[in-house]
Amino acid sequence: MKLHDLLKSLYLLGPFPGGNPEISSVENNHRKVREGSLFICIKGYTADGHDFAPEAVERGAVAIVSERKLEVGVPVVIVPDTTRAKAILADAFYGHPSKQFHLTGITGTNGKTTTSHLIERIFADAGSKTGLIGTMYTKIGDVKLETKNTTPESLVLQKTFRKMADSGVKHAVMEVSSHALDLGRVHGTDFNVAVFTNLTQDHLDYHKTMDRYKYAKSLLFSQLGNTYSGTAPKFAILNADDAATVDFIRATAAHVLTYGIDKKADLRAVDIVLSPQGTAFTLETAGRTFPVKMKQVGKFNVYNALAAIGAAAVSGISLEDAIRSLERIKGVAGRFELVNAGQDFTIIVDYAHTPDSLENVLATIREFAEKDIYVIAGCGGNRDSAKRPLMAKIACDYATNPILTSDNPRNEDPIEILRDMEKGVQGRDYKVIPDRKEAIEFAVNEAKTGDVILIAGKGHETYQEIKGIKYDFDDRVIARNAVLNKA
Ligand SMILES: CC(=O)N[C@H]1[C@@H](OP(=O)(O)OP(=O)(O)OC[C@H]2O[C@@H](n3ccc(=O)[nH]c3=O)[C@H](O)[C@@H]2O)O[C@H](CO)[C@@H](O)[C@@H]1O[C@H](C)C(=O)N[C@@H](C)C(=O)N[C@H](CCC(=O)O)C(=O)O
Ligand SMILES: Nc1ncnc2c1ncn2[C@@H]1O[C@H](COP(=O)(O)OP(=O)(O)OP(=O)(O)O)[C@@H](O)[C@H]1O
Ligand SMILES: N[C@H](CCC[C@H](N)C(=O)O)C(=O)O
Ligand SMILES: [Mg+2]
Repeated sequence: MKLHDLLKSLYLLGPFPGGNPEISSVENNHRKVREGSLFICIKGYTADGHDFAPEAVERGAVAIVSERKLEVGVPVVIVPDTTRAKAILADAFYGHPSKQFHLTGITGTNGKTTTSHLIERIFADAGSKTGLIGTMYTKIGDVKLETKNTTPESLVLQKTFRKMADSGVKHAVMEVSSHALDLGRVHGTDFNVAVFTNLTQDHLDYHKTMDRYKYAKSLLFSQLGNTYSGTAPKFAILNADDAATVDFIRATAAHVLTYGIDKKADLRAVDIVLSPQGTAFTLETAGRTFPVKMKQVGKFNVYNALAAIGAAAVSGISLEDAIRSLERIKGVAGRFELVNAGQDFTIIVDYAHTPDSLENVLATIREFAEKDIYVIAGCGGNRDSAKRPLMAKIACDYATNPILTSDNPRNEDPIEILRDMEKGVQGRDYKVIPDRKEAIEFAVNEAKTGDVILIAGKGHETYQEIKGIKYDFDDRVIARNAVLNKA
């Protein structure tokens, strides 16, 4: 593609810079630049891409997009915001791929990964080739690719969309994090359906206030488009029981479908019966009722199921088919995942790493537990420190045997993180075991017949990140080995 053709997508007011080279790739990391690349300079949190423009040209960049004047011997396009320009150029360079399939985006503090997997399964069962982008991986059909972020930055995202379109994906589902919305990673992406799960405290290190966090989430709905814009109608699927939904309804011009349990909603679950083996409820919608019996455990999973049914229903899948698919799903890795190595107590590994998710999971366990509840909980380093005392308090409020430990300390001192947690549990009865493996082994060795151990926070993760290094670490493997080694 010629530079000038690509630049048309930016609707620049001034003249194009001299020279109209062929653009072979668009890059924002100078190390990926090759002959014919367009290099976009991004001022990030830790580095300034403008500093790498000369090296990018040495490596073969034939044009630069910049926020300021640069003398580097190739055409330089100046724009007010290179991050925004990058998303628009990425969409144009890869041929507007998100318009070539049906795309559902999911935002919310908790439940994005779970709900995206439910929706993907419903579409796959309906016979479509599917794509999925999220915390655990990117998936195109059955092929899994590694991901760095829950929502990739715009160049990676649009390139992934291109691969999906080229491989015949008909329905794609992706998690849209609040960071991604705030950093414009999904500008230029054409969503058909946008789903909201819930809003509770997390990521205040980044957003600073809950209002700004909510505003970031609202962007998915305000940017969705009109009731009929682009290639198809647009739908917002919103949780009626969450206070933020009122704001999101006002923010969106798309069709709105609500779901919920406590408040009136277009899709409502009533007569919920929880059990350790699964959950049954009746779906009420438009004067009709449907029985649902799923294997997922806990009231919070009823919300995820309703959101998935809503997303499927507005995308042409019958309620009966959506429910049938949901009922077949066994579970999502690392979400309320049972570890069974022949022990006579229950071990659950769960990705609860926010106050709300930890409370939901522990409340669910409390519903059924007849004996002691051990919880092993930690908090990640370089992340919202305000959630630390809250999570420790929840651990102590719900478990008989709370054990505070490390999650991914990243670049923080694990002991300092634990001190922050302990501020929430002064005078309470708990144990601190900073080494996560030792904490798991301790609980397994102590547990008696009928007890429950919840290992919270890392779910599917197969590493522990300490000072920039990722060490092999899998809660499920460690728990299993601890059981096998138990005297
Ligand atoms: C705060 C944040 O989101 N930061 C993202 C941002 O990094 P940054 O601003 O620090 O980038 P930088 O390192 O300063 O580099 C600036 C520019 O210089 C370029 N550069 C830099 C160095 C060099 O040698 N050459 C070069 O060209 C870089 O390619 C970049 O274009 O841009 C990077 C690349 O696009 C992202 O990977 C990075 O995410 C980091 C890894 C991150 O941890 N983000 C988390 C907070 C996040 O986004 N989390 C959410 C979800 C959480 C949830 O699920 O709840 C997510 O979506 O994953
Ligand atoms: N609808 C829900 N409401 C509250 N908590 C939930 C809900 N669904 C799942 N959870 C809890 O939150 C944890 C994380 O779930 P999930 O991975 O689906 O969320 P996520 O939004 O993708 O998280 P992340 O932002 O880290 O990617 C689960 O392990 C469970 O404990
Ligand atoms: N997407 C979340 C995941 C947190 C998982 C937890 N294990 C931690 O490391 O804090 C984040 O990056 O904040
Ligand atoms: Mg996720």
